[in-house]
Amino acid sequence: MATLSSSLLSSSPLYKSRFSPPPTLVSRIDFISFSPRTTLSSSTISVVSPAFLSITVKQNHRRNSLQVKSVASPTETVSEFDEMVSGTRRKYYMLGGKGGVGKTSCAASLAVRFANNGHPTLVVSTDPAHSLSDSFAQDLTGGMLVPVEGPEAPLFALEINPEKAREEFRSASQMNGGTGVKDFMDGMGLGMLVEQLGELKLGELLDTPPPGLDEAIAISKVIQFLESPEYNMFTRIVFDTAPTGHTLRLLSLPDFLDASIGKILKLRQKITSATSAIKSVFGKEENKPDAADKLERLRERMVKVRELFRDTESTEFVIVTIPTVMAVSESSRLSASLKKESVPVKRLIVNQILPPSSSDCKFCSIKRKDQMRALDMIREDSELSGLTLMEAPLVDMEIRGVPALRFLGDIIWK
Ligand SMILES: Nc1ncnc2c1ncn2[C@@H]1O[C@H](COP(=O)(O)OP(=O)(O)OP(=O)(O)O)[C@@H](O)[C@H]1O
Repeated sequence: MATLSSSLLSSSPLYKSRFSPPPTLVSRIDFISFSPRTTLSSSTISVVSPAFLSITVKQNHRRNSLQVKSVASPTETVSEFDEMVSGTRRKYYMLGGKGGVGKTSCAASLAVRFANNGHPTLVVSTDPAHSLSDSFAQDLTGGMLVPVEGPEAPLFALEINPEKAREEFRSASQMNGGTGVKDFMDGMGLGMLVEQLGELKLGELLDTPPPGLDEAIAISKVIQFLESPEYNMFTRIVFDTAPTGHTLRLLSLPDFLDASIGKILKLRQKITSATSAIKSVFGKEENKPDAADKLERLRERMVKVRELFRDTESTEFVIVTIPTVMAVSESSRLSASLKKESVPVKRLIVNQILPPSSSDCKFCSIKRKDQMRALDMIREDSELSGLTLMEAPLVDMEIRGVPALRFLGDIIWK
């Protein structure tokens, strides 16, 4: 077991050259285990970023390299996992960002980290292209709670099929569409009300759903699940969310759906009180009152989803990005939109940072320079610079299965 001191770190020539004057903020580097015991005086240190160091240790004439995460400048590597893990009140973490940046890996690694810190945890995917099963290397499909093997406290996964959820919603809104009802109401001189219902275009909306609608319905379905007693145990809920554009639209949808469904229900009330004959259409036919009840419940859940997205006490949206100009620009726009929607966002994960190459790999050094520029861009971006930066290296293995997720989680969630 060895501890690196900040003086050892700041004596690294690379560190000095990259940070001139060298930052004085490095206060601690976490413990590193060596087996068998190793003297660190024969080590070399290079700086990947202020948050990462690469250490090469000579041991019995063999060189071993490892990366360690350090606790450096306050805005970049302040250890905040303690805050995320503390308390048994239920908290929701929603991970979002551009496609392929590592949302699923980060979400799954956070879920494993929570579970290993004693929180009964649920990880949810509402993305049509579910990859939780791939990430955990376990079959988690089926749309129901599935236990994940491996972590210390209970960890369950739930993959919601968004299309199936939309079909359920469609059947709940059938009361809007039937021509039988329109003919009947026309006959009663109330066709105008039906036209007003038609104007809401809910049927059309469901035939060609805008991106994000499926996710909105799927999330409302999760909320429905969470209300049942078997879900009471979960103190941490991690959402592996849909990609950026979808997520953004989703955020404004609950308001829209609430307004639409609310209108339908109000119109229905008008119709039922207008004439007892029409009332019988809704009152005596078995399906109609059920449909209205379903709609009412859906509306209530949509309101809950909207509130949940904005609740700073219990919810946090974590942006995941990679160090490229395109991903950083998109993350900046995402952060601005989240702010506009009053969605709480505090942390930004920069994933897949290349470690420095000890070889003369030209491709690697050009790529790393590019990444460093993107990191600088984050520091200078008015939207992103205020967020806590959490950096994760590009590792040389595929992140699959609980042990790999644990490894990644221990690096990111400090
Ligand atoms: N830090 C990392 N080091 C190495 N590989 C990584 C890292 N992060 C993610 N990956 C790999 O990148 C691939 C994409 O990751 P992941 O599925 O988590 O991304 P995603 O953002 O959820 O993608 P999508 O938007 O398609 O759902 C996976 O093969 C994963 O193992």
